[in-house]
Amino acid sequence: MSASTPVVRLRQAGRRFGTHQALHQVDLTVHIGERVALLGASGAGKSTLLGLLNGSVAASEGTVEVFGRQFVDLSPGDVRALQRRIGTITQGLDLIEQVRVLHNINAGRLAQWSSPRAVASLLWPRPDDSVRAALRRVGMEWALHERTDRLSGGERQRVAIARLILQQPELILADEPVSSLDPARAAETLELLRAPGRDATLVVSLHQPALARQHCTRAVGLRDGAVIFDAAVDDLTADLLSDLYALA
Ligand SMILES: Nc1ncnc2c1ncn2[C@@H]1O[C@H](COP(=O)(O)OP(=O)(O)OP(=O)(O)O)[C@@H](O)[C@H]1O
Repeated sequence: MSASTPVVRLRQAGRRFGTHQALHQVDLTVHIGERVALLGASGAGKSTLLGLLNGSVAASEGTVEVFGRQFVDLSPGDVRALQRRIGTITQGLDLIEQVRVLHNINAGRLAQWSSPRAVASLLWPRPDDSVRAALRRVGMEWALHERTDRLSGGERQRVAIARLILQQPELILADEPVSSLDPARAAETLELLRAPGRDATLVVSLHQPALARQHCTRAVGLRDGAVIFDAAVDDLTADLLSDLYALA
């Protein structure tokens, strides 16, 4: 991959679930360091698009390239190698509830370790400096040995981001990471999503256009599975947004 290869390139990408076309004819190119907000009403296709980008959802039509590679062309080992470069925060956060925070944070780098080391870390987790640093970055160092299910929603969200910081992904995909947070926490969380590195590329689905304006460089509007605008956040107008959220 050369320096100018886009991080993401979708050409006429589509996804059908049965007879329902959840995404159709999506063209999207994202370059390194961009922060792209996906906007659109419920059911518009935002999660499906994020799924195409991390390989958890296969395209029914068109092509999906991430770091210049297409998931469909890769062996399972190469798919995992590609996915290690991608950090995903899902709506459910994917934390293991009944274990200590340390376990969940370590999960951010299991894929980088040999199998014996990964198993040892699950049985006898030991915090090292990078674990403490990741938790400190999100203001949660005190929670290292807390049980995950005793934390508040906002605290759990920060643990998920600390795990991402440890993974050091080049591409971060976040699916409505702030939908259940108050405005101050939402702004703080979006700031933290930049923590893994200023060069990291972010694609984040959001329900609040104001947050896209503050924290992203670009906004892509999805309606009924199609891209209806792709604009710099400064060019987001009331007209574009009212088309996006208008009831059919
Ligand atoms: N696994 C699936 N099986 C069947 N239909 C699906 C599946 N995943 C998504 N869909 C459908 O595809 C459409 C797009 O869903 P998607 O979850 O991508 O929307 P979204 O914009 O992320 O919505 P929300 O903002 O509510 O999370 C919806 O009509 C949804 O019901």
